[in-house]
Amino acid sequence: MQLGKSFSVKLWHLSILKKLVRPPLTRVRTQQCVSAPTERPLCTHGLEENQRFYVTTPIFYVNAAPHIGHLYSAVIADYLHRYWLMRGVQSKFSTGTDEHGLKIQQAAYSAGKEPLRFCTEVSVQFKDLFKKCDISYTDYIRTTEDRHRRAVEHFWTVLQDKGFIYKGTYEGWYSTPDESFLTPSQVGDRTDSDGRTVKISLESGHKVEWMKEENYMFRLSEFRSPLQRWLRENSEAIQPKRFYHAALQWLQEDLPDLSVSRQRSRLQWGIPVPGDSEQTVYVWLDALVNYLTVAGYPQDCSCWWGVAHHVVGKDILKFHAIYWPAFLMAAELPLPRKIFVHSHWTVEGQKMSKSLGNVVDPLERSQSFTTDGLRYFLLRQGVPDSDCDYYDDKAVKLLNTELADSLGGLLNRCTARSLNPAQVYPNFYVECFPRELEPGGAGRRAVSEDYKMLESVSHLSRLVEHHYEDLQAYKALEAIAGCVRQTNGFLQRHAPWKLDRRDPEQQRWLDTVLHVSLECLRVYGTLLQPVVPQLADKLLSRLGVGPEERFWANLQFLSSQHGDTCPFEGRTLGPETGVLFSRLERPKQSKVQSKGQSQKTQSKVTKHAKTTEVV
Ligand SMILES: Nc1ncnc2c1ncn2[C@@H]1O[C@H](COP(=O)(O)OP(=O)(O)OP(=O)(O)O)[C@@H](O)[C@H]1O
Repeated sequence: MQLGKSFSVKLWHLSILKKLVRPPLTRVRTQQCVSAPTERPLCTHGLEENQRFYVTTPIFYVNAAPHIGHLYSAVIADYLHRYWLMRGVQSKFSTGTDEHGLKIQQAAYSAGKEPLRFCTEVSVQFKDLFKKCDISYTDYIRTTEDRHRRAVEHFWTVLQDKGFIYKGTYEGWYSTPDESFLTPSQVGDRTDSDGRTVKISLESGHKVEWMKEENYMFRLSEFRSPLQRWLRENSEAIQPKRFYHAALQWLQEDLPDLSVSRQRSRLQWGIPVPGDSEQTVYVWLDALVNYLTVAGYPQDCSCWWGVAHHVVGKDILKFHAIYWPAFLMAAELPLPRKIFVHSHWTVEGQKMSKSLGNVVDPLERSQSFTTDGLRYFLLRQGVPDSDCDYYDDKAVKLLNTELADSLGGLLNRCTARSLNPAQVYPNFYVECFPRELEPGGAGRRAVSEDYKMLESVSHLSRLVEHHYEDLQAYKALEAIAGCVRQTNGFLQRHAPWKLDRRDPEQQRWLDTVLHVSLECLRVYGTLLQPVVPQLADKLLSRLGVGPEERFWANLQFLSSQHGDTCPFEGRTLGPETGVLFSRLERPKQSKVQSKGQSQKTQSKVTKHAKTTEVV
């Protein structure tokens, strides 16, 4: 490498890094109406940056049908997208499929299909799953599309023109099944069936061989310090924190230049290197550029690109936290605002994976548990910091307790005709439940525990907002479930069904108890919309809350107690009286599929080399 080049990169970096790295998205309070999540978002350049949000899932490799882990990434991105729409922010949400590479090429041929047809069939399975599970993406990208090829070619040319790509000879360990070059520390010894010692990839277990190949290299080594500086100056750039520290740790080690092409004689199913038909663009460089393609690259993509947030599994952290920012720095493009990392769903302690075949079918589970049931379970039980073992029983227990009994039971009780024959949102009588718990207030029926409940509910939206934005949906849902329990306790404590409606004083207290309970339910329904959209819609419709009254800005709680007008008081409840969430039986077909039976996909494909050290 030329010394001058390296020096100029550092100078360039110092001067523009500040420009590229933007402060985190700040919260906005706006009352404006937003488009439905499924509508294509417009980009209004005039809007402030904090009024735009662009979230992506990884694009999924089409070597087999989707499993619960893929849906989990998609549900996380979906709830973030829906949440920001509720905040009045313009949001774009992309997902899709990664369709190039040797494994796809081989699988297609062994299935007797054209690679594109093979890819289309699997891509459609992902798309169908996402539609059925209410993943409200605004863009679905396939890396075999022309718009993507144009973006990759342009991106490559920019990197090459700026001197960051050079032709070199790679020599080292290579795993053909993984399509991956490995450093000596990623290689170990194993004894094969003939008693011979062979070299294997420590991560995948596949055999590796020493190989020498001429291909294109990216000057990754020049970006070690810029990457360190970026991370140090942006301690929130990768969340949760343990993954941020893992990325910094990787940067302590050597960062060799990266091979970014393969000889076309070995890999034809991919985008040819511009100007060199003998080489194919490395599948990871190809795949990562999808985020730019969706943003409009190579045309002006500044509207969305500056506000990008990636949701990724921890298996692909290195590609997103090291390679991708380095490519972007080299192309002088802004870096992602945030990389949200989540851990894995495991089966008996082992990562659920297409290659291992130990998968749980998300379509089947969405039918057994309902779409919202499955979404709720994934977000309530999935902890981004740590892996989580999947069991059907765990899902059934959780959903029966929290959605059927606790939330559904609460709605049922306080909208029952026996308690509320007029089927209206009853009035609130402040003398029964004054704002302050003053000793001896005449007519006051509320007790100190009721005030504690009100306090919890009035702080709930701030708490949920904080957890949703930090990718800690499980904490948000835990807080909501806790408040639902408190509200059930409130109802139980005052047993409105025992009050005598002929006595005006008791009727006023009954109305007040119901009003407070419905107000709580309205808050829970509104906050739950990003996670369980159908269930929340059912709940809010039953309460008579209109579509334009379901935004974050409509979360004022118990206005009547504060002397403000409550728009809901006296309003007729919605006519739909059905069960909110039916109790579940344990699904009959609840076994995790074994390798042989796992995929409806055309043929079995071994693990794709996109994985890296799992932190
Ligand atoms: N077990 C899992 N738990 C959570 N997310 C997962 C899981 N498996 C895959 N994902 C999500 O899918 C992304 C990568 O998907 P990929 O297509 O490589 O799936 P895979 O099952 O790991 O495939 P393979 O076994 O072929 O490597 C991950 O980064 C993550 O976002």
